[in-house]
Amino acid sequence: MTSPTVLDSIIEGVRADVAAREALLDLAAVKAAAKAAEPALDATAALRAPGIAVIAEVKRASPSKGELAGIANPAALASEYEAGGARAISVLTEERRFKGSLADLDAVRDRVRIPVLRKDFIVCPYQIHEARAHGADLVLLIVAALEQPVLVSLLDRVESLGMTALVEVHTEDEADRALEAGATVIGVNARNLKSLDVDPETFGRIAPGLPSSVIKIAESGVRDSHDLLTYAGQGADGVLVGEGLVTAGDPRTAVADLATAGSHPSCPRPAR
Ligand SMILES: O=P(O)(O)OC[C@@H](O)[C@@H](O)c1c[nH]c2ccccc12
Repeated sequence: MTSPTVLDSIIEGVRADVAAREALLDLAAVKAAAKAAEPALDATAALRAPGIAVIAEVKRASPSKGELAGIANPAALASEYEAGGARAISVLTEERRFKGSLADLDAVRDRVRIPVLRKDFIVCPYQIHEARAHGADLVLLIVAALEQPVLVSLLDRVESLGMTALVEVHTEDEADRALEAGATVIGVNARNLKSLDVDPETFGRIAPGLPSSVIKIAESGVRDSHDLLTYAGQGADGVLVGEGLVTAGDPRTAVADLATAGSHPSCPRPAR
């Protein structure tokens, strides 16, 4: 047996937390809550709008960096992101390593009008109904965390609830699996979740092999408009930014700087 990776240990905690929540509110109840929620927003349309989409993340901590920002008021932060021109807000809901929660998702959902992504380690249908019940429009599915048949069925579940799946890959093999599963929005994560190493070349290696119809998001390690323009040149439709924004003194301006660079006439745009 190989030794457990960071990803394995995160998922072990996530499974325990899901079981605890499910003991309080069963699958039937969470499905009913999802049905009663306002319909999901069309995240695909938001991501396809002209210019490079900035997905701004509410992120307090990470396994690689530890504490990043206190974020006492996630709704206020999300509102700053929205005012700065973010196309969507990503909310970490994993509790143990990222210090997020479903309460953060609720708070953000109540405040902003743009699509909201539930960023977590999704391993079962319960979490998808839960995401919808808490107002998510997008759900992250991490290929490295899922066997192929599970990925396929979770992706179907996300779409059947009217949401969009952001399917995260880190290698060409994972990208093939994402496409085979029917992903229409693919995030290429520069950070390997098994080792936590960041390789900024990852997007440039994988994105050119993806069909032009797929929406391509570059994830992790984006610090400034220079990084955004590099990814745009490699075919990105959008970037997902956490640390660079939560540690910025003025998050609204930090998002605006990225969004402005991404909509400038000189910014490379994806061929479709
Ligand atoms: O803080 P950064 O380097 O800007 O990264 C944001 C985002 O890409 C990162 O939080 C992330 C990407 N995929 C994930 C999966 C789970 C948890 C977190 C992530």
